[in-house]
Amino acid sequence: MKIVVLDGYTENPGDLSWGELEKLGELTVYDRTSVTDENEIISRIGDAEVVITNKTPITKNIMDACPGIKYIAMLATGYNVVDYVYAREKGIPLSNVPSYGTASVGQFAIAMLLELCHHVAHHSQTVHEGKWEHCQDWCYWDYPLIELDGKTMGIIGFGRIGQQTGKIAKAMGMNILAYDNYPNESGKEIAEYVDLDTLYAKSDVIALHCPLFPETQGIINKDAIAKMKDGVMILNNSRGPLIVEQDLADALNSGKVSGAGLDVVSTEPIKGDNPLLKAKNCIITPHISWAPKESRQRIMDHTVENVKAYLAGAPIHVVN
Ligand SMILES: NC(=O)c1ccc[n+]([C@@H]2O[C@H](COP(=O)([O-])OP(=O)(O)OC[C@H]3O[C@@H](n4cnc5c(N)ncnc54)[C@H](O)[C@@H]3O)[C@@H](O)[C@H]2O)c1
Ligand SMILES: O=C(O)[C@H](O)CO
Repeated sequence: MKIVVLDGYTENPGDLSWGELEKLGELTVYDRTSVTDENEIISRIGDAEVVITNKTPITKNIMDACPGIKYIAMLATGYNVVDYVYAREKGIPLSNVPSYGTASVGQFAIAMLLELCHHVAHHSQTVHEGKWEHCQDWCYWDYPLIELDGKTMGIIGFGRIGQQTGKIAKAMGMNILAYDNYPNESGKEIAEYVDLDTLYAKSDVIALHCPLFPETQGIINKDAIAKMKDGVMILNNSRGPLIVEQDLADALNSGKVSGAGLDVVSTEPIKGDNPLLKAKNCIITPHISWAPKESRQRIMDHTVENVKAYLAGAPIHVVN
């Protein structure tokens, strides 16, 4: 039984082992595969039964061209790169890895928020460049510094990661509002569930933690931004296409949005002409919330469990 990993490098750049997966079949691991050249993806999958991907897309065409595919496993929580509806129609189960990164991704959302509030990296860099040494005063700051205690965070998508972010923000004294189409009891202990318009109107910080679905694509656009408080801060370490980037760039440049922390953008790697690259007070990191070794080890372990469960005839963590 052939297993192919299409884009293994970011999961395992050399500090983990594919050994347990190797025990389950004839394993081929590609470090990276083109995300645009379907012929390359098709030829690499060949007649493999199990396809494992992180960000390499698996489209309808690819599934039709590779009839050997019987199971797809994500090296990720988000599964928007796979045509999961078509996979279901073809009887191909798709599993993701839930929970592996709840702690890291929540922590990263807060790291971006704290950077917006204090600009720690900027202040350290300017000190190293000599600005403090030559300062007339005993201290200086180059941006307004922001205290979070008593402010309100609105979280869109209040699942595992959203609730983790909410817990940390609450521990810093923030009031938490949440919007989710499936409110649950653990969420109610952290946040008040509200409708989207209320969340937009009342939040000082808005964090995106919902999956990328057709209905969430572009959820943050100029109309949504117009409903937000002046000076709101926006965090996104879920998926780039949740935001209409030109609309956010315009709002950052006008000051309507006072800052953004983004770990994801619409096209990754980022394109040089992405308007957010030149927008005011916009922190952008290269999709690394998930990447601490602890989290990637959990992806490896849970992927092995996912493939074992498929081989035993009872796939787990199926999302389609
Ligand atoms: N940047 C990274 O490195 C990184 C890492 C892991 C996950 N992610 C992203 O984070 C997302 C969330 O992960 P999670 O573990 O919290 O998933 P989860 O399934 O536990 O939570 C997602 C929540 O979003 C809600 N939701 C679905 N559709 C919605 C809608 N239309 N409006 C509002 N809420 C909606 C769901 O009901 C659920 O509660 C993933 O889908 C992925 O895109 C990013
Ligand atoms: O969805 C995820 O788990 C992250 O984007 C890493 O792939």
